Parts: sequence; C-alpha cells; structure tokens
Amino acid sequence: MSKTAYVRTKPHLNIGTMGHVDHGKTTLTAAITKVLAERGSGTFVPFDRIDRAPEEAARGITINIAHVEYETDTRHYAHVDMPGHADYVKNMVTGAAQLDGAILVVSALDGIMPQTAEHVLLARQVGVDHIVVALNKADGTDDEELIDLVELEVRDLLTAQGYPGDSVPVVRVSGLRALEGDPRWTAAVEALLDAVDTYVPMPERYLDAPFLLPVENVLTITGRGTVVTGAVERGTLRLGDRVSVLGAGVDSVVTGLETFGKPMEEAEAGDNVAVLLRGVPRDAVRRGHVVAAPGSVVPARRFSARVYLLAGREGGRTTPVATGYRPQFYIRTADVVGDVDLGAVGMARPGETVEMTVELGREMPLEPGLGFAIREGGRTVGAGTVTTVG
Ligand SMILES: Nc1nc2c(ncn2[C@@H]2O[C@H](COP(=O)(O)OP(=O)(O)OP(=O)(O)O)[C@@H](O)[C@H]2O)c(=O)[nH]1
Ligand SMILES: [Mg+2]
Repeated sequence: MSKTAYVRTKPHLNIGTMGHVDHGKTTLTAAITKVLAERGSGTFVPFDRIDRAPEEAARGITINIAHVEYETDTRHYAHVDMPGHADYVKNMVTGAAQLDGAILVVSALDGIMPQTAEHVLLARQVGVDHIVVALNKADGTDDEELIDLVELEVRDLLTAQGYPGDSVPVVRVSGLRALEGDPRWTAAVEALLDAVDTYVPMPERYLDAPFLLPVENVLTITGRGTVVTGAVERGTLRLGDRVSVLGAGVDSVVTGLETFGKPMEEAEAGDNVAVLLRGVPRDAVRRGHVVAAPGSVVPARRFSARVYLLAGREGGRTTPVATGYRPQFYIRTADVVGDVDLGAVGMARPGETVEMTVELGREMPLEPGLGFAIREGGRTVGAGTVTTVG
C-alpha cells in the first residue's frame, strides 16, 4: 500500500500536556482528539492508544512519551502527552525540550501538587515560553469558589516561575466528560484549543540555519536500516542529504523521511520526523546523539554556565555543592555526567544562582543560550543556561 504524502497546509507547532500524576493529561489528550475528530479535522485517539506501551498498561501511568497529531482551523499540532510520575521526569525533559507551548493540566479538585510545580520549573528551564492552564476535573465539584482558589494558586505558581501568571489563559475543563460527549464539556475543550491557538505564538523557525536534530528514539526497520526520530531543532532536511551523527561518530545519507507515518520531501525546523539513515548500525546511535549537517557544529566537553540551584522547598538539595560535584546534565535529549568547578567561590547553596564551569563526560554540540537541567538521585536540583563554550 502506498502511503499518502504529508501535505503542509498549516503552520506546524509542537505542544504537550504536562502536570501532576493522575490529574488527567492522557484523558484530556484523548478528549482533544475526539472533539477535533468530530469537527472533521483529525483522528480520534482513544485513551488506551495514547497510554500504550505494555509497561504503561501494567502500571497505569504514562511512562514513555506519546505523540499524537491533530489540526485546528488554523494550525497543525504534534502533541506529546507527558508522564506525571516523578520517576519519569527524565522523559518529560526529553519531550519538553522541543515544545512551542504547553498545556499545564491541574486537577481542580486537588490543586497544585509536587509535579505541577516541578513541570512548570522544567518548562521554564527548557525554554517553553507559553503555558495555557487546563483546570481539569471541573465536573467533580459545584463549588466554583474552590476552583477559583485553585486558579489563584496556579497563577501565583506561574508568576513565581517567571510566567505572566495574571494573563495566562486558564480554562475549566473535564477531559472525562468531554470524552463522553457531554456538550458543556466538549465546548470547554474547544475553548481550551482556541486559547492554545491564540495564546501560543508561532515560534521563529531557524530554517536557514544548518540542519540539527536531537535524537529522541532509535528504531530498526528490518531490511531497510536504522531510523532516528525527534523534532528538528533548526534547518531543513531532504532525501539524499548527507548528515553526521554526533555521538556515534558516523556520517550517513538520508534515505527516508516521514512525519506521523507520511512520507515527506523536506522536513523543516519544528517538524516531528523519522529519518532513515543509510549504513548506520542500530547500536551505534542512541537517544542523546545529534544528527547535524556535516561540519556545522563542533562538539565540546567544556562550557561555562549560569545555574540556578533549586531550594530545598522546591525539591532541590538541602546541602551546598562544592567544586568536584558530579551530577547528571540533561542537555537536549542527552543525559551525561559532568564535573562542576565553582571557581574562586568554591561552594554554592540551594536557592542561589551561580556561575560554573562544567567538564562533561563526553563531547556534544554546545552553544551559548542552550538550556539544561541538572539532576541527581532522580530529582532536579538545578537548571541553567550555557554562557560560553570551550
Ligand atoms: N471526574 C473526572 N475524572 C477524570 C477527568 N480526567 C481524568 N479523570 C480520571 O483521573 C484518572 C487519571 O487520569 P489520566 O488521564 O490517566 O491522568 P494522567 O495525568 O494522564 O496520569 P499520568 O500519565 O499517570 O501522570 C483516571 O481515573 C481518569 O478517569 C475529569 O475531567 N473528571
Ligand atoms: Mg497519562
């Protein structure tokens, strides 16, 4: 069967649902696809197709990041449904790195919970500038004042993290009731989508820059070769283009290009793609590697950065760090150990912003302005931005 080619008719954006475990991200994602399918602009993706990895079905929580696609009247969206469980923040970092905007899902019945706050902080650090809030499970209470209080609390949290908390759209929804087709709540999901359409601006795409794709996943297609997937950070890519796989240390040629299962002639910054690479062994390439136009980036191990160390009450450390500290650095889709040097200061406390020099365990493409998270023992302890490389 020949596949229908991807036709680019509307601007493409990457968005996603984030928030505390069980607040209803996956249910809302399913409801969005259902509402749009009924409008005729997408395919309904039921809950169990979004939460689909076997491990997830068994544990009932979203572990890997699921992607779905849909269209509103004005835009084409790739939507990642991110996990809320604390252990999986690592995946959340990977998914969030490419988001143009996010839907923060907060249960109107429970209010802000630890991962609500952690996800907002991570979103800020990985450069998600626009957040729309879905106060979900609004069907669960008639007490509007209770929901008003939760709304205030969420606006305060956003303001505290540097978002315009007073002006972010906050929409009261019920993913569950919308999924059941209740008109009051399908209208609420429509209102949420309108808020996303109007509030999240079309980001500037660096189409003229040399191609760069952080590898999110690697698969093998029997008989055809190795496929890498991810969102194009910048530039464009066409069939036949030469690329370097940084990290794997191999060069290759693009022999296949798809988005959501549809072949495409040319991928561009912002697109979610699968790239078939000629002659690259499956085990040579991993998540965290970077596919780039040959010679366009010089990988480095050493950089200087400005870093905010989370305070203990924000989930950060309770004790200071000193030169010689060796946490994990989450950079684009990579996760790599790094040696921290705090220079003359020598030591820093949680809650402080510090300048540091970092020597990574392996080389990777780095540049000023690149954001990253610092994690230790399964929790985020800091977030920073590269200032100089080398
Ligand atoms: N009353 C009510 N229940 C809801 C609503 N949305 C989701 N739920 C229920 O809340 C529970 C969790 O929903 P999920 O969609 O799995 O939550 P999640 O945020 O994706 O959870 P994780 O992926 O594990 O972080 C399920 O039992 C849902 O049926 C809603 O709008 N109203
Ligand atoms: Mg989920």
